[in-house]
Amino acid sequence: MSDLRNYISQIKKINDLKIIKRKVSTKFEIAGITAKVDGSHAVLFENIKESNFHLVANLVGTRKRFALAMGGTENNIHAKIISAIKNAKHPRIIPSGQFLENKSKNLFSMPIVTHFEKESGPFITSSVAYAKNPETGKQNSSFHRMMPIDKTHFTIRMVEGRHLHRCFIDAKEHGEDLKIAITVGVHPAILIAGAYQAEWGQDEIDIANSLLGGKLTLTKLPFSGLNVPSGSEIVMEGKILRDKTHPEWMVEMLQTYDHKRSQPVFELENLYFRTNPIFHDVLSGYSEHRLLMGMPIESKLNGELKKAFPQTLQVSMTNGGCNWLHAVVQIKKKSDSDPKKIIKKTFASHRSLKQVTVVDEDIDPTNAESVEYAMATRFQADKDLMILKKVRGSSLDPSSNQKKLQTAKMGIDATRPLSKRPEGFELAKIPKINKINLEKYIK
Ligand SMILES: C/C(=C\C(=O)O)CCOP(=O)(O)O
Repeated sequence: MSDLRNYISQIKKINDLKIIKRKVSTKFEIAGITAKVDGSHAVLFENIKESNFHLVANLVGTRKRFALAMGGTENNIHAKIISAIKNAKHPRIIPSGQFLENKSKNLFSMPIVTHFEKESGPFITSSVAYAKNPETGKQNSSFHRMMPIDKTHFTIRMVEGRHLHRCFIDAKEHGEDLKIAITVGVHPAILIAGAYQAEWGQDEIDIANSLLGGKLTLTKLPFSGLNVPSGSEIVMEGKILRDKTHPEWMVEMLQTYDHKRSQPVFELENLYFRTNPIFHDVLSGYSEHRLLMGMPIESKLNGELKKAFPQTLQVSMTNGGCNWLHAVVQIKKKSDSDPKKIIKKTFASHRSLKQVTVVDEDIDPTNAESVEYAMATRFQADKDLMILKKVRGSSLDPSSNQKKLQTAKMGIDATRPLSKRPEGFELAKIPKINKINLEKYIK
């Protein structure tokens, strides 16, 4: 129940998967087809020109399939993630991972996709990396894109200060390479947990196990000693070299090109895969990527804000803000000082945020027009605007100082001032309008 094949069977049953038998190329063609089905069904490519592997894309590209991956519905996504974080439980370890069925030393046996015209090369975009936290001895799991350099080397992009990067810096300071494992083609619950930024020392795989009802099992790898999901389609193990970097740049969640970065190099020791393996590709900046990265953080924001400020009704990471940079917080305001405190807390809970808008309970935080209406009618820039300068922001935003990771942030209090007459903000209603049937009046 806890591997990619189980999930593929589930979405097949509800007619949410299309199988493509026509021969396709990893060079732009798979990316083009995935972009065209964005927002609708998943696709399974069974005939790939450059590889014998099958490839699935747009796997959890809708809220419906995202929720299904956690055994939930579109309405309880936040609750499911928050509960899984609270009830995280370590998976059982078993000796026999199915991925041990086949072995290779050539990473080009995988159908690694070239997505966009100006990227530095093809990228694996669904790769989850596992490493040992040097302080707690527990494992960490997190998403990292990887670009092949040759048969046994990849670049691996690590955001500075994030947990895998901290593990790598620690190894480097001790004059060592960092042993890691990487999986591609796992149950999407593992991806959802891998995208969540848990506390330092908490293993995201325990959250995945909770999302999977305690049914996840792990298998220990011979070279790294790390434990990875037993049902993974593809597993790589090796080390991130302490003294080697290589240039790379790719399209990010914002659908723009990242700048050229020198990133560390991963050296492959073993590549394992199941018989008839299924590779998973995530198209950067499109729905699946935005849902996978944005939803766990949106859930975290909902959990933390509602706990600290019970007047919070809902937090939405907006589509226009790439589901990463902008949030709207809907509250039932008790005091005029609430919004500014809430803005500060929201920024503190997700440091990549650049804009936070607070609105009243009659404004839909997921609807950009409704939020703009609140700004037009309830906001005065000289007192309701909060500007933070030169603070840590997202590495993704091209308008910021990406070298120093510094940005300006804006908090907007678009709530009704309690001191003003309430009728001034009330949406006017026409009595008995629902009883009027236009057909009786206009023939
Ligand atoms: C969401 C990120 C990358 C991507 O999937 O494109 C990582 C960005 O992290 P920041 O902390 O906002 O730099």
